[in-house]
Amino acid sequence: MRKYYCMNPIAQVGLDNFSKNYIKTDEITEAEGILVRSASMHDMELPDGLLAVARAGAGVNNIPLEKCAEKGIVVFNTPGANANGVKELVIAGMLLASRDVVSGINWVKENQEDENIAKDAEKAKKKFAGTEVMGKRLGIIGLGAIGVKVANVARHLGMEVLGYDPYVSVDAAWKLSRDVRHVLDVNEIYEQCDYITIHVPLMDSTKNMISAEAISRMKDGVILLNFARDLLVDEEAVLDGITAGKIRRYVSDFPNPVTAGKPGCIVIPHLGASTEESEENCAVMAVRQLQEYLENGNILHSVNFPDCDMGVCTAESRVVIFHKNIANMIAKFSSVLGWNNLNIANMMNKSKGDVAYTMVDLESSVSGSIVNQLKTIDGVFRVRVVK
Ligand SMILES: NC(=O)C1=CN([C@@H]2O[C@H](COP(=O)(O)OP(=O)(O)OC[C@H]3O[C@@H](n4cnc5c(N)ncnc54)[C@H](O)[C@@H]3O)[C@@H](O)[C@H]2O)C=CC1
Ligand SMILES: O=C(O)C(=O)COP(=O)(O)O
Repeated sequence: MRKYYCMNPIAQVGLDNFSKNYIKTDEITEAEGILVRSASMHDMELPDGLLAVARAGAGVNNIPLEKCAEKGIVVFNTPGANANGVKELVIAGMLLASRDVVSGINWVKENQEDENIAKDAEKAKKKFAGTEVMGKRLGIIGLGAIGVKVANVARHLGMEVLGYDPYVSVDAAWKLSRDVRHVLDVNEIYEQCDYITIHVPLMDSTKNMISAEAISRMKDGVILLNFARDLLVDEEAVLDGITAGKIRRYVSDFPNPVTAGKPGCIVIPHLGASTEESEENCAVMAVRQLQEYLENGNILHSVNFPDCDMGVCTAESRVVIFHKNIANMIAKFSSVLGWNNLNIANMMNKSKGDVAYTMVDLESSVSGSIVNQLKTIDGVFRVRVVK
């Protein structure tokens, strides 16, 4: 029986994809697989028997990716599975920032005992008047699963759309409306747009990318939307920008003491992916990827190892090796197997950055001693007998 542990509640529809050989455990040290959403794994000890972590969602800044790679723990995410949920909330955020719906609703609540509320509302409403999005210019930073969807909807709302993404994938480019202007310098977005929305992952290279300097370049009265991660934005500089009238509104999906309850900030409690559909899509994808890896050693949508798929093993055994992406590793593996008289039926090697993954199907079974010989090769992180 294989055991998995859930660090956050995971949609049952997804968990139902596990075959009857799987059981949920409350004891993390027993788990071969972990399912997680936003819970932080940075300070936890990774159990020795842990083989994989599946993030039911997109952002993996809550997971120690390098530490996992060095231990041969595969980390998956579920690209695009919650993108529609986020897109819809970004559009809602854009409208909430344009029309003062939030203050208007609060006014109604505050005046609920007023018998003349209908008449008084007609007088009060001028305080809550807003602007329309049609004809305005929207800048999108990050044209991935979410950015592309936001861009395409914004075009349908009659907005002019500028997109910036130096690493845009071919797949994303295919999906992007041809009316979106692809800019090569992010400053064009800062300097020309009425609305700016950011959809990049949080990494060392993107932390604080919306800096005080970036804000200083923006148009007066800009509306800034952040449904990606709070640390991407210098939020103290945002508050200064709001006070100075530079920023009209800051919409964020990430409450923290800097922005919660502050004038000009519309802060949502991280609801971007909290829809039935997104939660189910992510859970189904995460469980399928995890199960495929645990059973066959095949990797799809990993963020710390290369994708690698040899299908179902029809040979006698399958061994997978996690190792550094350095010269001569395959030669060393085949020498060990050759000395031990093991014939390779099929093999595959893929690399990603500094790490690599080798799958080997063999015509006879592998002993513990052979596994140990493979493990002692310099540069090997982990050896796993899948079959
Ligand atoms: N609020 C919420 O509930 C959710 C938030 N997110 C956040 O949104 C982020 C984006 O999600 P997806 O679109 O699904 O990811 P994605 O991986 O499909 O797209 C990210 C895009 O950012 C681009 N990028 C990376 N560095 C960049 C840079 N320096 N400048 C411009 N573009 C850059 C990449 O090339 C890629 O196209 C996630 O990493 C996560 O942090 C994602 C899902 C839900
Ligand atoms: O997928 C992401 O990156 C998200 O931010 C969604 O987070 P959640 O799964 O709702 O905790």
